Amino acid sequence: MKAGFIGTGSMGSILIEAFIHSGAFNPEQIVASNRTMSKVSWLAETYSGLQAVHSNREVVQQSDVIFLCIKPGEYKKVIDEIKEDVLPSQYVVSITSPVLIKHLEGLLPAKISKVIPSITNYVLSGATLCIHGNRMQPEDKEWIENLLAHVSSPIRVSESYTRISSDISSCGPAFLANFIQSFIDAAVEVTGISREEATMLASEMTLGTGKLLTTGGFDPITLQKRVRVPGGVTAEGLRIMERDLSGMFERLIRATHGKFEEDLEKAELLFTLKQ
Ligand SMILES: NC(=O)C1=CN([C@@H]2O[C@H](COP(=O)(O)OP(=O)(O)OC[C@H]3O[C@@H](n4cnc5c(N)ncnc54)[C@H](O)[C@@H]3O)[C@@H](O)[C@H]2O)C=CC1
Ligand SMILES: O=C(O)[C@@H]1CCC=N1
Repeated sequence: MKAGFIGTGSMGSILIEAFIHSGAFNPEQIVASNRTMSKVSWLAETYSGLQAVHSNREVVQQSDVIFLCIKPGEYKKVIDEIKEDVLPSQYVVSITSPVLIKHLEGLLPAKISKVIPSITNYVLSGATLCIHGNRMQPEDKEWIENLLAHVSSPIRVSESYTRISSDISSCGPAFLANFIQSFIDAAVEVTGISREEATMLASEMTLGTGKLLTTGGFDPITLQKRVRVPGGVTAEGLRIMERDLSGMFERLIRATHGKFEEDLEKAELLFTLKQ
């Protein structure tokens, strides 16, 4: 089994490193390409046996499963470049939301899945959102999800809910980190606690909260209830949050979905444009 990666920017390299660290693949099983060679050669230098190649076609020719880790606007160009080499027996995994399964199935004969990863997969955690194409048989779905289970919790979602699922699972780490950063900045500013100590406390708190919400048997409402001691200080803080953050997530979701609609239209245009 050989895995190919086209695009080794932020997410492509995270997936490669996570697959290697989890033991899902040995470096010898990985072949990768990137438009800028230095972004893939460092992986070959770090993981002995990993093959960095100059052409996307070479990745396809050598692989059983091909991960397309490029940005939506780059898909059509890459698909046109590789389509003659793609075989019906191969798996092609796309990691971007606005390029639809129908776009990929229309141009490639392979078994197609859309799998939206998350930066959390770097520490073998978080979800991968799975949307399988029509050519994926039950055993194919099982195979790909077993592979993803090395680095994540694979979760099947409907393509129509890709954006909101990805907002939570894939953009969520950045949103949460932004919240934590604001909390730390305010702690330093208001009280003079050192940034290092506040950051350490906030990070441990985030890890513990994540555990409570996953394996700890808590949901967000019961968790708040248990911490909000009647007449205590948490209630004071929650009161401020409920007042000042009111409507913020609705606005956030409308903003990501607005951008997504634009990206969908651009992808549709790229994939329906006659050559
Ligand atoms: N960064 C994240 O947390 C997540 C990203 N994604 C998706 O992953 C995709 C990639 O995102 P990032 O890795 O963050 O972007 P990035 O910009 O870091 O990586 C894209 C890579 O593709 C390479 N590339 C561009 N054109 C190419 C071509 N013709 N042939 C070969 N390589 C080419 C670029 O040089 C770059 O290294 C996007 O579609 C994004 O929506 C999905 C979930 C999470
Ligand atoms: O910001 C982005 O477009 C990507 C999609 C999910 C996370 N990052």
